[in-house]
Amino acid sequence: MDEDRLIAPVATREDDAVDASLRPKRLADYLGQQPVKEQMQIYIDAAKGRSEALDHVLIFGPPGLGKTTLSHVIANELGVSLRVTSGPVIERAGDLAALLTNLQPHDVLFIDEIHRLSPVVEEVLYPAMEDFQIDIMIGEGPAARSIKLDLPPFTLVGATTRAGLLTAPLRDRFGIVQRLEFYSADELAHIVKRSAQILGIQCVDEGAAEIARRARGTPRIANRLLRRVRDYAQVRAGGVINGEVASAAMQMLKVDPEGFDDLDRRLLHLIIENFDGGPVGVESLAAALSEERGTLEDVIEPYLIQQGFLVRSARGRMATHKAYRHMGFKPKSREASLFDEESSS
Ligand SMILES: Nc1ncnc2c1ncn2[C@@H]1O[C@H](COP(=O)(O)OP(=O)(O)OP(=O)(O)O)[C@@H](O)[C@H]1O
Ligand SMILES: [Mg+2]
Repeated sequence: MDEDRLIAPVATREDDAVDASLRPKRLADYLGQQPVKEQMQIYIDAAKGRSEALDHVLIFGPPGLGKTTLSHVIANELGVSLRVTSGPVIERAGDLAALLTNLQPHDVLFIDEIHRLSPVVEEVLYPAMEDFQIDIMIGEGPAARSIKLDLPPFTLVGATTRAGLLTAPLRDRFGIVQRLEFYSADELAHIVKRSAQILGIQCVDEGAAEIARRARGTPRIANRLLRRVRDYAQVRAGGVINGEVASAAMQMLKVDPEGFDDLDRRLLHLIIENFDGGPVGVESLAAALSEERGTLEDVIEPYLIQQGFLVRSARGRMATHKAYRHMGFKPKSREASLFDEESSS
């Protein structure tokens, strides 16, 4: 996928560098996601009140919505240490055993991209999660024997972009499952203002609102747009971000009023022009766009679907009325309008 895509929800190296300073550390600073926050506050308080480890937590949602951030917040609120790793990094069962046996009681182990654990490693995780025990092999050949090790009670926090990617046995072992939703423009405006304050950027309400509106419901994109708009404001507008400056900057950056970039527009254009509005299979779309199917499904589609530009049916993807209008086409088929939220209600 294009590394330079300004509104890609996937983290760039520059994002990672500033993430540390912008990442909220407490639940109170974790803006939006109200239902998730409310529930987590209760679970955390209850676990602390009983002096127990928090139940295992699975967090899922599209890239950049705050899964990693939430795992840090959970550990901070619990007042315990956080160990961070990820599915593809844990190659052997022994790697996981080493991580687990080094935890202190009630610590949080965060496994990012948990759907990418190898089956062998996953097997080790089951008894660890359920009974705080692992079986490890000592020695080799005929002398090899398996011994049981007790683990300190700990909390596993797993993150994945789609819950459907997890095996059923793994999913079942999480007592708490949280799904992150796209943020509203209001929530994102708050996040932009908070980030501007931390980074020492002058950004008035209208400027924050303008950035928020085009950030695809995603805090990571909001923060990235803020940095690019700041550059523009610094060189062209004396450093202050107001609505006009933000709007002009984003026009220069080719981020349209819906927050779509070239790739989103190419996708919608393709479905409308080349596939007659759909339905068209995801494989055909991926091939035509030279993108990976996973990128299309995890990164590009979710926001277009949530905003009602695209529908996912058993027969494939279809462009809605809203998509036709946004792309400057006249809505064509009656079928597309069946799926159009605005005209069906
Ligand atoms: N609720 C929030 N309030 C304020 N800022 C947030 C919130 N959620 C995320 N952010 C900001 O967005 C950035 C990206 O979030 P994060 O890295 O947690 O996303 P993610 O879901 O883990 O993404 P990925 O799937 O790519 O790992 C964070 O560095 C943080 O600054
Ligand atoms: Mg993450």
